[in-house]
Amino acid sequence: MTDNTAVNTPTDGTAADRASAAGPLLSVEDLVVEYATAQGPFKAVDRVDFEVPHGGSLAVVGESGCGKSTLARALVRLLKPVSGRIVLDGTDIATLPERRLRPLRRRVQMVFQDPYGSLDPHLTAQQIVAEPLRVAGVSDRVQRARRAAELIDRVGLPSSALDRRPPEFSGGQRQRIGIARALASRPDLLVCDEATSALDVSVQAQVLHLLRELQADTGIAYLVIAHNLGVVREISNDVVVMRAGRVVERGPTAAVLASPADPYTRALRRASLDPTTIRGVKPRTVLSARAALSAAPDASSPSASPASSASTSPPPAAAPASPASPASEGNRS
Ligand SMILES: Nc1ncnc2c1ncn2[C@@H]1O[C@H](COP(=O)(O)OP(=O)(O)OP(=O)(O)O)[C@@H](O)[C@H]1O
Repeated sequence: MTDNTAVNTPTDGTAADRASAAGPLLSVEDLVVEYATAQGPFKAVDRVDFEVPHGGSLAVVGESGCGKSTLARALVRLLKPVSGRIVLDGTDIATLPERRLRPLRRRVQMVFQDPYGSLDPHLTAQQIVAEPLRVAGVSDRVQRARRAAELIDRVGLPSSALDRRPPEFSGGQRQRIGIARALASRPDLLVCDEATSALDVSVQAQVLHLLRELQADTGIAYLVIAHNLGVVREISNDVVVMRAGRVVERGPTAAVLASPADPYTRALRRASLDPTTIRGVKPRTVLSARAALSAAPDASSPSASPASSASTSPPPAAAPASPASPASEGNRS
């Protein structure tokens, strides 16, 4: 996502400012995404449609392999759809050439699942969060650093986090950094691809709490990919249920979870809604995460093992042209 001026220009406004535009923020129509396989083209997303209103929150759920991540990657144009439309605020970006897509990329950002692979372990938190600004053409280093510091603070991390590197953070703290990075370009829509699924339940609750706060503050819209209906219940207004690439059920989250019409949704509900999931876990405050990090700067670091795997993964900043700012979670914060 690379729109320069938008990043730090006061007149750019927030997502909430722009929310008055007529029509949905995102409209997906008859979307088909295929992979080329030895057996021929495989339809991973098959004529999917839904809308995300400005400032709204839509969850996409389904079991492993149903096409959720493929859909998410198509929405941020990491994958090019075979057919269908992805209309972002009136512009169909499904097949837009890169040159014309570039200014729009910053408007849709992505938060990834993998807490260890999505942040470059060699960069400081400040550098990670500032990177999208550099890509977006903000040439003033001081300005980038200042904005990164603001964002680090906004996601509940102390200023001492700025100079530390991903291996020194817990999974939940890493996910906060990833969210800060995703927010750097002031997107209208955040696509969260299983963004909390690698976290402990209590840390999931904290991150969901943060996402809700951010939405209340900025009017940002979410498209939340999840397999756990407990997460869906906490974060989304509406839900679509996918099976084998297709939408099998949709509606307001509360209604779908209360009485799912599709047998598949019922099975999914049995599998993922249990008393140990998110509900009932009182999220600790954002401040508590900040305090924890300040109090024991290194104690929460999971650096031992997973950190090394992070170093072998492509740095998140590796997709600067994409809408994505990989962020991830991990363990305890
Ligand atoms: N690069 C690829 N080439 C061929 N098939 C693929 C590729 N990536 C994914 N698939 C297939 O596409 C389908 C959808 O995969 P996708 O990763 O989107 O599912 P998902 O719902 O996100 O699963 P999970 O919850 O496990 O992440 C699966 O059948 C998968 O095997």
